[in-house]
Amino acid sequence: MSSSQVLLQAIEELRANPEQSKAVLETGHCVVLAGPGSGKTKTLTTAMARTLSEDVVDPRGVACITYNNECAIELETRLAKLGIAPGDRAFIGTVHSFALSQVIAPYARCVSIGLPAELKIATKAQARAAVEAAYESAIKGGENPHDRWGFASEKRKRDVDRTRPEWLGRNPELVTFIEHYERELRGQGLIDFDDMPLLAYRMIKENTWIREAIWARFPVLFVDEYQDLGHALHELVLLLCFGGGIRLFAVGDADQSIYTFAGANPALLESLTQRPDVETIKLRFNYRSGGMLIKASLGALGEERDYREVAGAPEGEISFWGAPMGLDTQADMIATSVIPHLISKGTAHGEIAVLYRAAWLGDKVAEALKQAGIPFVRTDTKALVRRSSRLARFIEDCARWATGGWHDADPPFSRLLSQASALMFGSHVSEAEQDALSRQLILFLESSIGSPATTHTWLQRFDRELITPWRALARNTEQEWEICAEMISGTDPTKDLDLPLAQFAGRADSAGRVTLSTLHSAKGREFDAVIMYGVNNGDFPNKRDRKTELGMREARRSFYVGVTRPRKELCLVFQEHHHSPWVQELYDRTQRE
Ligand SMILES: Nc1ncnc2c1ncn2[C@@H]1O[C@H](COP(=O)(O)OP(=O)(O)OP(=O)(O)O)[C@@H](O)[C@H]1O
Repeated sequence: MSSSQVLLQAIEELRANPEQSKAVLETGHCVVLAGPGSGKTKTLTTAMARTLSEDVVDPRGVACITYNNECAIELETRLAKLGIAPGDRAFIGTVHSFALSQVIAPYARCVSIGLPAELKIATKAQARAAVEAAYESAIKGGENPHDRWGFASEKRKRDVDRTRPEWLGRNPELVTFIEHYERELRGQGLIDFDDMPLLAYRMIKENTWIREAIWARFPVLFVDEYQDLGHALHELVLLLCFGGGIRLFAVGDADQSIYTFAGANPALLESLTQRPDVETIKLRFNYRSGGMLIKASLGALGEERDYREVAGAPEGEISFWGAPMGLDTQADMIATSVIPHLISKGTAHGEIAVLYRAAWLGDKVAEALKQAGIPFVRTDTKALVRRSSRLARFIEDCARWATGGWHDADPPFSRLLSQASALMFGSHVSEAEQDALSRQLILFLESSIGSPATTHTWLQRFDRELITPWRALARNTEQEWEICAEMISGTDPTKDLDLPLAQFAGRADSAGRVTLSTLHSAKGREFDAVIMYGVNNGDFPNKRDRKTELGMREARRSFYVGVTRPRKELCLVFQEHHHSPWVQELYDRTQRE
């Protein structure tokens, strides 16, 4: 099908929903507000495809910013189905990668912002050392420097514009701490992660020509998950879109904001909708879940919303599983009763997810599933292949190619090569560089075909033969090259963690396996059945949440995110007679009508 046919079909799919259709055809600033499963991302990707095809003339393009790499990879996958690949006409990435690759890297040399020509990104250890040195020179107190840095870092992310009175007016001691810290880094030619949007903001604000250059390249800016993006992105949007002529298309849901600890503020999204120059469109239909699940989710949120199921959609089911004891017994119950119950009803392993608050809880579920012989894949921070890492996914794809993929081009070598090239050089690569890379890669991959190596030894070779030489040459400063070393220790044979290479290939996708995920990593995803693990009184909310009103609200929203992931069935697992008060509210809400 040609790309214009694909686009027509995508627009046609939304025709029955007038709000989605209106948003897709919008040509002014537009904010789409909607609940879970309402098709926000589908609307955004369709609007992006239409804009590229009809409103923006080649070589101009559009930029699409989202919260983290995982969301960016998900968006790329969805956009690929509409015939859009990241490249010169479409930037798809995080606010940090936008700041670095579209503002700092091309223009820092042309302005006086105090950055060295060859800047590098500080490692965690370098950033920690800079905090300690800055504390010593600026504060000279007797407390743990990192505790105090927590407050400084919060201020740094919140007070983006340092020319405003609140920068010096609110807590000047922290200002000195921040300035000393940044001086420490700059002295070594370094910037840190939080520097990226801050520096980009300053460069754009102080140099109107940079704003114009960005507008010339990207006359339209798309933002997904706006509620999670925080002050730096918001200030960039105000500058670029309402002060620089770029058109804004943003989607979000303040109820799903679960990153306030990292500087997000759901009120920023709301503030956009108050502007007279922004068209706000609300979507009401939930295409994911039936009426019963929607009611349950409103009980989980503790608020009323006008969300409706699509006519004729099955109601969905909810079941409550009380285990006699604590977390271990609940994990056993999942392995021996809840999953077998779902399987007996015809749900496939790959369509089941177990969700929990923190990765250490995932260890308990993983252990119980291992004992019961249930195949699973972790997508939390203990995942062997991190869904948020392009390098990890590339390594996994190479394993798939070497263990049979070479035979039927799944994945094709050309895709591996372009992944490697993007990892190494970003979007600009010379023919000579591409040739050298291609030779290195094929040599390594061919020698892997039919090799008896286990994952551990194969990864060690990958690290030695590819990562080490690439790391020395890479122009792309964003990659976390340590990911490969992390995977090597994650397959340590002395800890019984090693596995055959064929089994390793395909670890990030859940085909045939139950997904184990934190609530944060489950954001934006959907499954037929979702098991929420450990929804106990004392855990949901826990002691820390109860300390502040903000903490309580954030915890409740993360509970809501979990409850809104299933298409068909939600299973809540807790300690008998000790369930979370929110489970009770959820139950009461489903009984009310
Ligand atoms: N108009 C539509 N007709 C049919 N299906 C739709 C429509 N819009 C969205 N969907 C489907 O609904 C599901 C949810 O869509 P999507 O992921 O875009 O929602 P979302 O609002 O971004 O969800 P969330 O905020 O929960 O992540 C997807 O399976 C999508 O294909």
